[in-house]
Amino acid sequence: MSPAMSLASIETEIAEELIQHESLYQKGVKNLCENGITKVPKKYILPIPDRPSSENEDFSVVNSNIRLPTIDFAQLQSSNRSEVMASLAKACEEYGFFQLINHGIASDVISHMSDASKRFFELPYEERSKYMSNDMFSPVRYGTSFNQNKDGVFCWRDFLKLSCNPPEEMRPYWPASPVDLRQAAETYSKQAKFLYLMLVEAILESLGLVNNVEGENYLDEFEDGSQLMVVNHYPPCPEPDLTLGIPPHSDYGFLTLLHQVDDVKGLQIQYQGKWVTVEPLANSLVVNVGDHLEIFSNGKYKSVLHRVRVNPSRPRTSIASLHSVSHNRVIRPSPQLINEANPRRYRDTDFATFLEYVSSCEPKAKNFLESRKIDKGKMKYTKS
Ligand SMILES: O=C(O)CCC(=O)C(=O)O
Ligand SMILES: [Fe+2]
Repeated sequence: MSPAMSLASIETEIAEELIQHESLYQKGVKNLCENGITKVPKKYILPIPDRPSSENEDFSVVNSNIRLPTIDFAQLQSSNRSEVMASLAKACEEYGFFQLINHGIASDVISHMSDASKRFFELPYEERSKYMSNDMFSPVRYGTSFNQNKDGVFCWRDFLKLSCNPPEEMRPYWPASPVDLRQAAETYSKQAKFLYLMLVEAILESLGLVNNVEGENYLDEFEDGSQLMVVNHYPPCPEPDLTLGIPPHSDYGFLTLLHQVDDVKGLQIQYQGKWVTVEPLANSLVVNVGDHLEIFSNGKYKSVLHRVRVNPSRPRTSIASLHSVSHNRVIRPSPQLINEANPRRYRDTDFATFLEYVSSCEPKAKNFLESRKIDKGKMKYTKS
């Protein structure tokens, strides 16, 4: 064989191997681990500055844990709530995150959802893969990484996304197996939605907003808003310092309610320029401000970057319920929060713009929100 020919055949072999592996990666991390890997494949290895253990110029890394501000939902519902309202406002301004206790979702509703979700990821790949879809509007989507059609480096996560609005229409599309998943997800999603609406009411009040400029109750537009439940599954990872479960991102919606199943930690948030780990707190939900609430509050409340680290020995599951206004509504800073001292800081946006953005570029950090910001020099005192 001539040297040129042997080089060509080696190249073909490498290309074939890559293609073979690519189809393996597309099947998700759980499937990869079931194939008995002992090292993280190249596809998942982040460039050195993006690795969770490395320092870079933007963020320094600390291994410290953080106790997020705790908000007692029962107190928020009481007549004597000025103190907890002030804590809520401070948490949304300073951390963009808080732990919600006494939230009213019964523990058996949460444990049923957690349990059924975990059993979904234990199903054979052939069963799970029935729900794979590239359609962002599909009522059910099973997949891996962040955006598996675009990501250059994959992240160490498989997911199941369930659209929840309206629940009666969405439910028949949700996985039929495990048999109790639909029931568990419907009960949990309805209770999460109810809780979300109560929280929005408190948040609007904390911003000094009760009625919108047309005099309508603001809450009306949140009632038939969008809700997406995301079950994240992070298998144990042999080299957790080389990859991430989810890379730094902010959530696009108004509020996210997150349940960390089995108290396995992994969630880290940006706080005072450092990555800090959120300590799971039993019987609480982590609540965070999304991009839409940052825009709506004209920058008063912060949609904060967060990411997920993976664990060398324990699988981790989390259940996020992401809420916002319905997909055809425009999000803009509330006119009542714009004045001469605080000019309009964000452009109007809607879900279609977000989808366009996500599908046209690799989502990195807070890019979408950044794209909606008005340059300082161009900020005007204008309400529309
Ligand atoms: O798994 C977690 O703790 C966080 C998940 C998350 O950030 C998300 O689903 O957007
Ligand atoms: Fe998130």
